[in-house]
Amino acid sequence: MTNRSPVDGAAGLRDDQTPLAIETRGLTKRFGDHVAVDGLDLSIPRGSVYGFLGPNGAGKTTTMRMLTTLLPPSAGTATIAGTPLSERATVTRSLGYLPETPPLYDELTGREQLSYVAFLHDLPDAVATERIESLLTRLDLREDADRPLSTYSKGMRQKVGLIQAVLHEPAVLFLDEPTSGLDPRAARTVLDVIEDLVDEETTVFLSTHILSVVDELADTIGVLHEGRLVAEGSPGDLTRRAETGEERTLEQAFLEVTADHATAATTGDSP
Ligand SMILES: Nc1ncnc2c1ncn2[C@@H]1O[C@H](COP(=O)(O)OP(=O)(O)OP(=O)(O)O)[C@@H](O)[C@H]1O
Repeated sequence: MTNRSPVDGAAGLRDDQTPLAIETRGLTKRFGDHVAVDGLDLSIPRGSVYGFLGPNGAGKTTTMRMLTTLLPPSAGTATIAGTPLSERATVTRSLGYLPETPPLYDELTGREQLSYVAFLHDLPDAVATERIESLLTRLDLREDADRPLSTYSKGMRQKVGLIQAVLHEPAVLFLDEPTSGLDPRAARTVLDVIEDLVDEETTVFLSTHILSVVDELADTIGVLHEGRLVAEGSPGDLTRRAETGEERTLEQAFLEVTADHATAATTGDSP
């Protein structure tokens, strides 16, 4: 954790000129009449970890799919490492994405899948081999690397998905439930790999329902509810009650901010 705080900013810089890794203004996605993401404004400094929380259906995956260019926004703008989403070829070089279900070719072996992704990123062969072998070793997959992916467990697929998301050393890494399906030891290794990436100045945008993971890693937490950002701050900001200074757990804070807003939505009060 780098202990940076949330910021306001514009044009890829925050007010003190620190470059922003992710900036959105009024980012919105509608599916028919349903507004899945509603006017999202984010300013995330480079090299920080942003924990993106929210109840089921809040719009987290939709947000990540927009920010990784897989889904066109209905309205609003966003930049990744200073490049607008509309410049897709440049933006995709700057980002890596581990979705909840990693896209893998079942007929390939683990090593073949990773070599193919390295080829798509135009990595020189020697660099690709060095990175693939080092990450396979780090994630304890080397012995299984020549088996078809169809024979891999969920956790093993998750680890291959993480490797392929970071192979080209993206400036910004989007992770959707990165420890899903992993045993405690594998989850620990994945969190350690993420921490190492952050030490190397990778910005991580992390969505998970496992609050201890965000509590451990995130500099800033944003809570999305029904498509809107209803709370944002450091883990300390969220767990300290503004009125009394009294401490609460992150789980209590999450339940309170999402319940407040559920009540406000049904009574018509503004959040
Ligand atoms: N392709 C789609 N067509 C129609 N509605 C969609 C589509 N994708 C998502 N939605 C709707 O948008 C809302 C947000 O979904 P999203 O998957 O972004 O939520 P989430 O916060 O990632 O949820 P979870 O924590 O359950 O993964 C939901 O109401 C969902 O039904």
